[in-house]
Amino acid sequence: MTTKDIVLDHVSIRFGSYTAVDNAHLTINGGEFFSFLGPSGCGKTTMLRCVSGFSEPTEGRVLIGGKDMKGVGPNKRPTALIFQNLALFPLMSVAENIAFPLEVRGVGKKDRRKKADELLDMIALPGVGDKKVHELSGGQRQRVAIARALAVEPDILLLDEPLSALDLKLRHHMRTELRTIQQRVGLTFIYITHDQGEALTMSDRIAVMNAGVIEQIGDPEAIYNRPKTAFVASFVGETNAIEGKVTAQTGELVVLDTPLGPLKGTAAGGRKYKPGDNCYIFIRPEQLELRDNPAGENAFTTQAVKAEFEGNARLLFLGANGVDLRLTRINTGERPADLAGTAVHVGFDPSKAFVLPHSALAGA
Ligand SMILES: Nc1ncnc2c1ncn2[C@@H]1O[C@H](COP(=O)(O)OP(=O)(O)OP(=O)(O)O)[C@@H](O)[C@H]1O
Repeated sequence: MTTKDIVLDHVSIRFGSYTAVDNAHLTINGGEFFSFLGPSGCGKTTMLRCVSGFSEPTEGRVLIGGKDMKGVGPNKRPTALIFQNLALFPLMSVAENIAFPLEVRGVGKKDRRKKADELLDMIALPGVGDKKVHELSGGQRQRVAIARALAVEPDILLLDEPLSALDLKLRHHMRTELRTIQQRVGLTFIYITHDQGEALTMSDRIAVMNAGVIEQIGDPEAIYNRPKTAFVASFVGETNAIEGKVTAQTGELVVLDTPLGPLKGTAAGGRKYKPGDNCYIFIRPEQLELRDNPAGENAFTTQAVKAEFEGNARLLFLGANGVDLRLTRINTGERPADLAGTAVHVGFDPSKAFVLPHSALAGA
């Protein structure tokens, strides 16, 4: 256990009869970049407020560095919080902004400036201390906000959707920046986002939340390639969900009777199914393949509805027997035949598709 470890010990947070966080039980390791990922209203901010000390759990305990935080206010916790709205002071210089929390703590002017300059080096903005905030770009301002949060030398940085006000290109750039800063300072970062791309690219581990419940905790590869619930499979990344009933299972391979005929996939998480169980088979658009004919296992014929060009990839919208599917292909630089309006044969490898019990999908 280090001072940077956080334990959420069976934490539930209720507002009246409404449960915003339901029995969260996990350890975030010191130095980890840990994200809570989930749709709006799933309880991410409520969870973070509990770690920062702005609210207390209704049940359970929050431990930081092994110490129970009950009754310990936000100022007394080794955490610093960064919001989407940075609230930098427009009339102060960049260095004054960064050093402001130190001024509040009575640190002298010279030491404040020294610390601000060190932090500017750390966020790769050396020499801008005397500029005004409005002279910086959005991404630079974001880094200054991080430097200001780091000025008080917290063990844990809590980030609540800090990139959502930035434009797309800058957001992508800042993902790399944030990860680099986190690795440089070696602090625990707890990051909250509804953007799965952000969570996948930056995090060591991700907790996927749905309606107050943590549905899965894992590294980005596990979350994307081995989702444990229908919600995680449908929330993280694009996927095709095909409903069906189990007819047989041999080892990991499960056969489902679906509107597209019998389809075979892999039982996610080593689950065992009985004939008649209602399930989904999930297959990513990039794992669906165009075939020359409908013969063979896991192959069927669909109607191509339309094609979209996305630059790096081509997206094909398919439909058959009331099932809508999406298939993506990498753009090879050559224009393929226009398939819209034609019958196309499609198939997939059973090891690339996973079968999960029927339950709520994201956005459903
Ligand atoms: N002080 C409060 N009183 C009553 N209900 C609250 C309070 N704070 C949050 N909630 C409710 O708890 C649920 C979770 O809210 P929370 O802000 O944690 O969600 P979130 O996942 O962070 O969403 P967003 O991404 O939109 O901020 C919501 O339904 C919200 O309305």
